[in-house]
Amino acid sequence: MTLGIRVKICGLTRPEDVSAVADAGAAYAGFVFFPKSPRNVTIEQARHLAVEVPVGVAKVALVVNADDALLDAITAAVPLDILQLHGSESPKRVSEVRSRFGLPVMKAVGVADQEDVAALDLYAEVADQILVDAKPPKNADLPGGNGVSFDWRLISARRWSKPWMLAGGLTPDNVAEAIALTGAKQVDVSSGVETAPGVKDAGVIQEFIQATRVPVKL
Ligand SMILES: O=C(O)c1ccccc1N[C@@H]1O[C@H](COP(=O)(O)O)[C@@H](O)[C@H]1O
Repeated sequence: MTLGIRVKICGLTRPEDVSAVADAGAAYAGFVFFPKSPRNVTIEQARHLAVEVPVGVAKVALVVNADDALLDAITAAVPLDILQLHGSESPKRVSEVRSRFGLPVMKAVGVADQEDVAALDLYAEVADQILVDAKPPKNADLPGGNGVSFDWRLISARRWSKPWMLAGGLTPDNVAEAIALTGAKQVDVSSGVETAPGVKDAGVIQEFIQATRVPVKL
């Protein structure tokens, strides 16, 4: 018997990425709406990709400090299940987005030290899920998707009142250890399943999901 870890593969840009994610058994497929990212998709591209995502795989739109106009445009055109807020959105903004767009909101919080862990409690009160990611390196262009991890021991004894997901520098080689140390039941990966920034690899996606299938001793 194995633990049923739910996996999100983020930053899909091509139809073959959607097929790879579905074939490998991921629970979430993520699309990035952030022009600075090598994984950025236009609303039109995302719409074409999202309609190919099979029922049972949740479609996630990742945005960074998006205003209502951008969220209006995305949600009007793309069939979505979750909005992922990956910027410096305040708890108040998270609540506003939830009520205005009627979709569950996952708020990403960057962690580097104990103080950041405290911020997770605030967001757990207002978001539907929290995404515990590594804080981006200084001078990074992106607030996420940098392939860096944080010290997982910082959250090893922590639990929140809402579902949560672990992210940041996960790969097929380290994801089992990350799950064992943190107790995560959901994990999110982007650069760790790529051959180059923005280019997903179907084989590595398979390996990643296989590596999350941690055997349970009965
Ligand atoms: O992937 C991106 O390009 C990205 C851009 C802006 C904000 C977040 C982004 N990615 C998210 O970052 C984490 C960790 O990614 P990685 O596995 O370390 O590459 C994950 O949630 C991505 O969805």
